[in-house]
Amino acid sequence: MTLTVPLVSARNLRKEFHGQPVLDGVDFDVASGEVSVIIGKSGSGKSTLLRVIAGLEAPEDGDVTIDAKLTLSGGTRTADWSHGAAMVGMVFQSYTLWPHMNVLDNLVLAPRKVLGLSAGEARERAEAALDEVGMAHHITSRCTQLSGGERQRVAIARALMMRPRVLLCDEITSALDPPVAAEVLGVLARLKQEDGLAVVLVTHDMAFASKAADRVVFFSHGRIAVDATPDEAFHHCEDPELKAFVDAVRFR
Ligand SMILES: Nc1ncnc2c1ncn2[C@@H]1O[C@H](COP(=O)(O)OP(=O)(O)OP(=O)(O)O)[C@@H](O)[C@H]1O
Repeated sequence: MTLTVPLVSARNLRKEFHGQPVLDGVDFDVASGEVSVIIGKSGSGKSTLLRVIAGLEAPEDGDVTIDAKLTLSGGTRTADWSHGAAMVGMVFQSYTLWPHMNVLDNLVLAPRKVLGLSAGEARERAEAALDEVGMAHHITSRCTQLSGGERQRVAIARALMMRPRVLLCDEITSALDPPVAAEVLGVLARLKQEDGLAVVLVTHDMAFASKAADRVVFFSHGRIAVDATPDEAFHHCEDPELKAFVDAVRFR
C-alpha cells in the first residue's frame, strides 16, 4: 500500500477577529496535483484559511506542515517556516500587479530580490512562466494595457516565478466575464495536469468546480462542513446547507 503524504496539512487552525471565531478548528490537507475548490457563504472564513496557510495571517492556534516540515506549531512559526512559505504561491481577486511596470518587470521583481537571480536568469524564468499561462507575447506590455483576464494570467505567472508547489487562488475570476473566467481557470487546470501543481481555489464558479475540481470543500461558520468529490457534493450530498448554497449560487 502506498501512503501519500499531503503537501500541505493544517490541523486545528483557530483564528479570531474581534473575539469572533473565523476559523474554528479547521483540519485541511492538500495533495500534490490536486485541485480543491472551496465554496461557502460570504464571511464563512474561506479567504482567512488561504491567508493563514500562505502565512499572511497568524492564527491563534494550529499546526501547519508543508512538504513534510512543521512550519507552524500551536499558531507560532517554526524554524522551517520559510521553507514552507517558499512552496506556497497566492493569487488574489483584485489585480495586484504594479500598474506602472511592464509585465516582465512585475515578474522579475521578487525573484531578483528574494532569490538573488541575475537579470538573465530572471528573464528566462519569466519567459517560461508567461508561456505556461499563454502570455509570452505580452512580456513587454504595460500592465495597464491588459484586459482583466490577461492581468490575472500574468498574476498567476508572477506567482509561478517563485516555483511554488501549491497555488492558493482567492476568487481570482469574480471580476471577469464567464468566458474569460473559464480561460483563466483552464490555465490552472492545465498547470495541475502538466506540472502536478496543487491548486486551492476559492470560487463561486460551480461549472468549474464540478468539471475540474478533484474535491469540493464547503465552508460554514469557520468549519469544513463537507469535503467530498464534486459528484458527491453536488448530486448526492445530504447536507441541507450545502444543497441550499449550491442552488442559490447556480441560479444567481
Ligand atoms: N483583517 C481582518 N480584520 C477583521 N476582520 C476580518 C479580517 N479579515 C476577515 N475578517 C472577518 O472574518 C470573517 C471571515 O472573512 P473571510 O474573508 O475569511 O470570509 P470569506 O468566506 O472569504 O468571505 P467572502 O466570500 O466574502 O470573501 C468576516 O466576518 C470578515 O469580516
